[in-house]
Amino acid sequence: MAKIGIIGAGGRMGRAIAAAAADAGAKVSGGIDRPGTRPDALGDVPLLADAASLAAVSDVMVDFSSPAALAAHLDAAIAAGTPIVIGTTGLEPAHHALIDEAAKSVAVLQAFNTSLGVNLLAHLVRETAARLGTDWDIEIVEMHHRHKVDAPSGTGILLGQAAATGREVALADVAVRGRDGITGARPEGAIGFAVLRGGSVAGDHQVVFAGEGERLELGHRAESRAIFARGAVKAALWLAGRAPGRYTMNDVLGL
Ligand SMILES: NC(=O)C1=CN([C@@H]2O[C@H](COP(=O)(O)OP(=O)(O)OC[C@H]3O[C@@H](n4cnc5c(N)ncnc54)[C@H](OP(=O)(O)O)[C@@H]3O)[C@@H](O)[C@H]2O)C=CC1
Ligand SMILES: O=C(O)C1=N[C@H](C(=O)O)C[C@H](O)C1
Repeated sequence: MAKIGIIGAGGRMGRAIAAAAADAGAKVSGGIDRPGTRPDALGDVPLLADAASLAAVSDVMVDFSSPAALAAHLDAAIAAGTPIVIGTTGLEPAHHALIDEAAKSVAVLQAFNTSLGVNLLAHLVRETAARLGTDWDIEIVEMHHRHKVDAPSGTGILLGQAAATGREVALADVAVRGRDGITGARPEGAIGFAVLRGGSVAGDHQVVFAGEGERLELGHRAESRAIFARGAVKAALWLAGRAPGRYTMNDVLGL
């Protein structure tokens, strides 16, 4: 079975992925965190010096760390020819451009959410948005634990993109990312985002289609981050040995 290298090994997701890999009988080649911040090992996972060292000993890497480090991680994947799963959120258009470029020479799977439920939900949201007119207002509500540093969540954006695709519009043209003060009435066709942070919530997402006199709500609740970790391991094992290209969880899950 493919050896998995974990970028962000000491983080909440890194540790969950090591546990999920063990449950799946997959081998973890090692991990990295921010350079200079960790001891030699985390349990059974040896910590290496940098992404290049990790890529050299791995058949595939999973990156759940920080957008700031993405470029270095992609460079290491390209140099070693080691496929990489990117689960990090908070990505800007420039990061997506880097991923597109890297995918010309190595297999890259980028997923804002690696769970089966959320990826199926995205299909349902796209289909619903396509069938309902713009007189149905779309609002996306998400809640996460108090430690989360980016907003809206990557999954919220994924669901917003699904809704925008269903309506055949660009999300950037219709997104309303937060409201405060005298905002004026809601523009028809807007896709709104509302963000809650607190406690230990693993990840709740709700897409509300609000019509005149009725509301349709589609949602997903992660009961623990184990679902993301299982999906990440599944994606890594699927990606190892693949030809260069940019892949998604839809490819892995056959959705
Ligand atoms: N796609 C999905 O399904 C999911 C995605 N996520 C995303 O994964 C990311 C991580 O989440 P989470 O584990 O909760 O966050 P944590 O803060 O717990 O972990 C982040 C890890 O990344 C490490 N890190 C930070 N900067 C670098 C760097 N420059 N090089 C290498 N490692 C680095 C941190 O190391 P140090 O401690 O030394 O700073 C830490 O180990 C977030 O973007 C989150 O939104 C989370 C859950 C599911
Ligand atoms: O930071 C998290 O925890 C999560 N981040 C991802 C996101 O931003 O969508 C996925 C999941 O919701 C948990």
